[in-house]
Amino acid sequence: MDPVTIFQTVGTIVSLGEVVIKCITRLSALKAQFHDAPIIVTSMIGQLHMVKIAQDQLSPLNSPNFAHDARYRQLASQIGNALDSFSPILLTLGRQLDRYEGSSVNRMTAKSRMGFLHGEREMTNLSILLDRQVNALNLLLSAIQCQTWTQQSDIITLKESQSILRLAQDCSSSLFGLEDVASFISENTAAISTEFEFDDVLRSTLLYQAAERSHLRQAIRAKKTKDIDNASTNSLAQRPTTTSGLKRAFQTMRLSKPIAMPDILKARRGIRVDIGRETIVEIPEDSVVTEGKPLQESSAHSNPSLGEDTGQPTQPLLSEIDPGSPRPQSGFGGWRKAFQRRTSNARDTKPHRHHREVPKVLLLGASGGGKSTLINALRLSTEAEDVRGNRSDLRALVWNNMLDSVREFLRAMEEWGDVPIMASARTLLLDPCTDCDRDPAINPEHTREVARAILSLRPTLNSQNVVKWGNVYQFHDNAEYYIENVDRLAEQAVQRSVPTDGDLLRTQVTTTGVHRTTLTYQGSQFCVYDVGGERSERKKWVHAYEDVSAVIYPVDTTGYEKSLREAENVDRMLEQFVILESISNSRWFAQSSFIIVFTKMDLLEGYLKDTDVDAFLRSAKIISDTEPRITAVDEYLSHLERHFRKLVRGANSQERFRFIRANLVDIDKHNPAIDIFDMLENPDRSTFTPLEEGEGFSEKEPVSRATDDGTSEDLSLDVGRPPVGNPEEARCWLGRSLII
Ligand SMILES: Nc1nc2c(ncn2[C@@H]2O[C@H](COP(=O)(O)OP(=O)(O)OP(=O)(O)O)[C@@H](O)[C@H]2O)c(=O)[nH]1
Ligand SMILES: [Mg+2]
Repeated sequence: MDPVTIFQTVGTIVSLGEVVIKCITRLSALKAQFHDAPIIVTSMIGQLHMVKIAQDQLSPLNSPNFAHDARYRQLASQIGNALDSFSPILLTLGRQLDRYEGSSVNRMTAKSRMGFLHGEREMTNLSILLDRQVNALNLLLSAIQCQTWTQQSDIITLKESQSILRLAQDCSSSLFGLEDVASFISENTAAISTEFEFDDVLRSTLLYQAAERSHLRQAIRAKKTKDIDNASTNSLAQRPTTTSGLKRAFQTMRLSKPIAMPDILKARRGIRVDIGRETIVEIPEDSVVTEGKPLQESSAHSNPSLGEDTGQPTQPLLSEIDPGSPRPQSGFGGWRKAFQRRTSNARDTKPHRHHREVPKVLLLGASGGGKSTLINALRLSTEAEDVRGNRSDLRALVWNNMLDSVREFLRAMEEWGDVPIMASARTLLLDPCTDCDRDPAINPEHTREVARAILSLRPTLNSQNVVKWGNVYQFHDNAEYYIENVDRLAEQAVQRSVPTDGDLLRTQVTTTGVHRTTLTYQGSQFCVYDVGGERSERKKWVHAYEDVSAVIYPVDTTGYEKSLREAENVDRMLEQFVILESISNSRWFAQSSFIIVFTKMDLLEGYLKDTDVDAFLRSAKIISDTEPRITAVDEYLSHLERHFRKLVRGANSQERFRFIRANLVDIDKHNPAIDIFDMLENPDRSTFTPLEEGEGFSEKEPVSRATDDGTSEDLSLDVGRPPVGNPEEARCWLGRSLII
């Protein structure tokens, strides 16, 4: 989660102070009124008191200055997501209490009031959800109160803390629409579907029901307009002469009649079919609503931050099912078939949207694959000087990335390598000065001292084969580069000068949410969406699935023998296989072309030497026992490509897949942008020649191609110019604040 969003999250939590106090007062009154009030009421009052204390302690942090604090930013990425559901849970509790006490039409029936108070499901569920959020809040507070960065990180990485965050995040899972298998890959959906009932609570709220009614009204209005248009254009041509024609005319007549709201609502509610976390409403046989306009499920199922306000694609719409086709069967299979029929019919008849509009390009993949780096490389390659942003604002980010990577090494060495670290260096590096981390130019002497400490440790760092601990520690891919350049980085930070393209492209910022960037290459525009690749982020992907022209799938070629950031026991490369298999065979992308980008080519050769790729390939059954030992880059990559191709099913699918090798961080030397834009511009060209080993590693040469009039056109991209621009642009530069 980016700093701005965590700032909003903390702001929301603090701003709910009154709601919390009101809830405490009302629950206490209930408890006093009914002596046999269940224990759950008492425990909820206790939880709310804890929330109040947390709010009081968080309120000083509700200041925009903190959004730029590096420690705060780290907390944001670790905890922010878990607190997403805090506000809807509290507001739901408040609304239910309103209804309990209400004197108007919204008042609960006597039976519901008894049910609400006496430990029925609703109270229990709210209490469970609140409990999870309170735990996450407490964790946030403990982390904020830590004296040092290391202590903060230790607290967060504890197993118990991780499970607290996971549970709190699961609360939000039910708020987000989940439809595609890719979103399910990694979630423990079984646990969610049995323990989690929040959708029902949400659906029973007034707000949701009002939104539902409003959608219905819109649907009916749109339906009427459509029927009137159809009637006027088709009245003569479609005059019924046969029995089936008469029947059709009769149906049209029924459909054009105004439909009474209660009936519609009844039909709308229909039968519920539970699919994991998603509840789909199946429309009954005799309902006439199926021909209506979209009845969006968005309020309950879609991510509020990605919802209708933004005009972005949301979940598939239930009611567009072809009226002529058999009705959906009960259960997911029936609905899915009907939906597939609808989409395939639509595809057959409609021209593909990307031929008419700006092509939509979606970056998908596991975390750390290089999605954001790729976008930034493309942006640097295409953007004009004046929109590049003032990158000097990002020098603290570069400095902190460098410090983080050294700290992770030191921690690993102390715990695993049994390597003594000089006490002075230890104090400087592992007990950091937060202010200096935030702005290294505040105290130039301290910054230079830190750089000297790192330099003094360099021989020790170099002598350790730390790569082999990559499945336990999350080493920065570019730590070596940073340590090699520590002197320059320190001076750069102290002088407040501009980081280079290479420094910026090597930074690591975990993406959360979905980010849209528009790129222009030689007059053609592309709308590129970047997503967070961590498991908890994948549920949001579905919001960007519609009308995708091309999927770019960066693959970290050094991903084997590395664990996922969010799951220590999962191999990153295996995860990359699973995700590609899922998305490449998804109906959403049946028409999209795929560009698989093998990233980190600059690191691969060294990585192959330090690790046993052959053992990995055999254990993953990518090569058989009888095949010769693999150690070379080319052999490894061709096996990798073959394996990725095997994961794609379906006739003619292979033609849609292109592979490219890229080093995304040295764009002055080997810029992948030309090839990628070329592939995007020519999605149907099946004869693309991917970069061969060595080809992408030559010095940058002017690239040209012959034009129709016999002259030659210079295609070399403009890279490496010094940046100018405003600070706002600078914050957006890494594409993390454009949450849609
Ligand atoms: N040396 C080198 N580093 C790379 C390359 N591609 C990506 N990286 C680094 O890999 C790290 C992770 O890259 P990101 O682009 O943040 O990965 P992501 O896929 O966006 O990850 P999430 O946002 O967590 O989904 C960054 O530190 C990048 O600098 C590459 O080709 N070479
Ligand atoms: Mg990213």
